[in-house]
Amino acid sequence: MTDEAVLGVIGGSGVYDIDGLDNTRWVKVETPFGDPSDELLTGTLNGQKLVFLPRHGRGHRIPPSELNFRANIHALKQLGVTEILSVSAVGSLKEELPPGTFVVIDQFIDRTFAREKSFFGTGLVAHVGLGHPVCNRLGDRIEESLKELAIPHQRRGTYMVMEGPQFSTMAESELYRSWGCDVIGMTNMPEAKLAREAEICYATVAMVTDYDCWHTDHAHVTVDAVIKVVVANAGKARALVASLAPKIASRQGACSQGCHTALDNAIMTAPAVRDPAMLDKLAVIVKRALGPSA
Ligand SMILES: CSC[C@H]1O[C@H](OP(=O)(O)O)[C@H](O)[C@@H]1O
Ligand SMILES: Nc1ncnc2[nH]cnc12
Repeated sequence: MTDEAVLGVIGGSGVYDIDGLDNTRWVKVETPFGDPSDELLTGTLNGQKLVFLPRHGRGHRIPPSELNFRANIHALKQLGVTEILSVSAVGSLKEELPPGTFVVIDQFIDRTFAREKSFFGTGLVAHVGLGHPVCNRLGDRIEESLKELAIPHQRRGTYMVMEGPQFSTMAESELYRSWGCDVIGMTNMPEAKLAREAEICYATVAMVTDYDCWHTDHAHVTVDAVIKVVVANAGKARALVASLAPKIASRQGACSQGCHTALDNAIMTAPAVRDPAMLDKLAVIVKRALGPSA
C-alpha cells in the first residue's frame, strides 16, 4: 500500500498554489469529517505524484482554530498520499534563527486547546505513539535538499504550537523561550498527530518570518512582515519541493521509523465492542491495520 510514494504538500500562509506540476487538476474531495480547506491540486513533479493542499484555502479564508485538520488529512489519505511535507511560516524564538532561515522541525509542544485532535473516539479508541512526532526519514531528505540548494537552515528544532489567532504576549514569548523552543506557529498541531493516526509520514519545513515579540531590536510581528518574508523566500520553497520530489520517488519501502504502521498495537477497543458506525467512518484510516472488512 505504501510501495508507491505519493507526496502531499500542505502550503501555509502565503503558499496557496504550487507551480511546475504536469497533468494538474483541482479535485474536490468529500470526507466523513466534513470539507477540507479547499480542493486539492493533483499532478506530477519531476516524475513524482504530488497532491497540494493550501492549508488556509486559496486566498487565506480559514483561521488556524477553524481549520478542519481531520478533513484535510483524510482527503490527503484518500488521494493516496504517503508522505506529507508541511510548509509553514513561523516566528523565531532564538537570536540565531533570523527571518529567512528554514528549520526542519523534529519536535512540537502542543498548547492548542480548541481543536479536534483525533480521528478516533467512543466505539473505536486508539493511542498512537508520538515520541518522534515527525518522520526522520523524510526530515533527512528535506535536509539533503536544503543543503544541495544552499538554503540557510537548522536540521532540528522545537515548534511551539499556540492556539492564536492573536500573536503572543511578551510574557508568553519569554515563557516559550525559557522552555527552549525554537520557533512558534499556530497550525502544525493537531495536523502532525492526525497524520500519524492516518499512517502518513509527516515533516515540517518551517520558514522563519519574524522574531515574534520578544526581541528588543526588532519590530513586533505583523501579518505584513510575515507575508513579505514568505514572498521573498517563495522561490526557495518552490526549489525545495522540486528537489524533494525525486528523492521521495526513489525511496524504498515503508517508513523505517514506523509512520506507515503507526496503528499496529495502537487500537485499544476489543473487536467485539467496536462500533460498526465508527469502523465505517474510519475505514480509510484503519483499512491497513484492521483489514478491509473490519
Ligand atoms: C500570517 S502569520 C500567522 C499564520 O501563519 C502561520 O500559518 P502556516 O503554518 O499555515 O504558515 C501561523 O501558524 C499562523 O496561522
Ligand atoms: N510570531 C509568530 N507567532 C505565531 N505564528 C506565527 N507565524 C508566523 N510568525 C508567527
